[in-house]
Amino acid sequence: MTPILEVRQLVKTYKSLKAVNGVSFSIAPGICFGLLGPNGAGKTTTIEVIEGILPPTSGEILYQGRPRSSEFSGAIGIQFQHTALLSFLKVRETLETFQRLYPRATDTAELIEICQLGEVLDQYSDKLSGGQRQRLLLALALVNDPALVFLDEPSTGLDPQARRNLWDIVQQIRDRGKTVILTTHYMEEARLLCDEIAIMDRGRIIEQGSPDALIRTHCGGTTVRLPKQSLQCAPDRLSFPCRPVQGHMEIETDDINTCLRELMANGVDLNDIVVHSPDLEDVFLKLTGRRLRD
Ligand SMILES: Nc1ncnc2c1ncn2[C@@H]1O[C@H](COP(=O)(O)OP(=O)(O)OP(=O)(O)O)[C@@H](O)[C@H]1O
Repeated sequence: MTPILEVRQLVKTYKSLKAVNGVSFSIAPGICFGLLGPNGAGKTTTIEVIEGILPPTSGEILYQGRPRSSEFSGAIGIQFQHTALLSFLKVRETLETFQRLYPRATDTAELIEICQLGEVLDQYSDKLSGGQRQRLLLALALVNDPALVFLDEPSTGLDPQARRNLWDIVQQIRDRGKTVILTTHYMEEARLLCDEIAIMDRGRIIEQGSPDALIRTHCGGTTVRLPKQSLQCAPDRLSFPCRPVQGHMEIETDDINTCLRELMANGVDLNDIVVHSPDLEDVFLKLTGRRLRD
């Protein structure tokens, strides 16, 4: 199947800084693709070049197998990190104003339903909560019924409830057959929403794949941490390697059920243990030696 988007050896330089330094990836239609990386990794620059907002220094961008034409801007929807909304327009008027800009527009009722805007239609757009504002910006990104939707840090600044709400909406957009490209520095967001991610650091893609595959490839099994004194047998009597780490004992296992049964049989109170399943933060740490959010 032809990728909906293909990026080849993209470079974007600001004076001596290579903000994007030879980035290549391709995206199959209908998936949610994430660029995950810390602040300054080059995620926003990458998508702004793809969107056509910034010119590339070099590299190639293909949409449906061909260089982007003048129709590209009509086929995409963009939710910006910062968009100035017109404060004298209510939500409904804002939607209608944007709809009039396009020859083909998504039905208003559908936009309102997907983006859960029913209760704020008569509110002025500068009087919205952070979550409501993000949902309106998302609706504006969908107004032209785009095939490809760009979301730049869609949940930054939202409280946990509003973030979950937004994630539901992004999943719905993808379920309606649209291709979504999002940037994020939240690993939970990338794990939950993305079928595939490219991990960016310092202008480069350092790894790419499905979140689960990346975790499987780069991280061991689940880690169980227990206080030293809680084990009532010698650690080498266990069938799992159990080693001292920073004043605790640590076990890494692919078989958590057997491991926990064995610990209980050896007197360990499960209330005292901490179980950690590897996540994308661990992948980033393994690859770079740094945390995603330093
Ligand atoms: N207009 C500009 N002029 C000069 N440098 C820039 C410009 N825009 C971005 N940069 C630099 O390019 C690098 C990549 O920035 P970019 O915004 O793409 O990163 P990001 O991964 O999206 O980070 P964030 O999550 O903070 O938005 C950073 O070092 C940034 O300071």
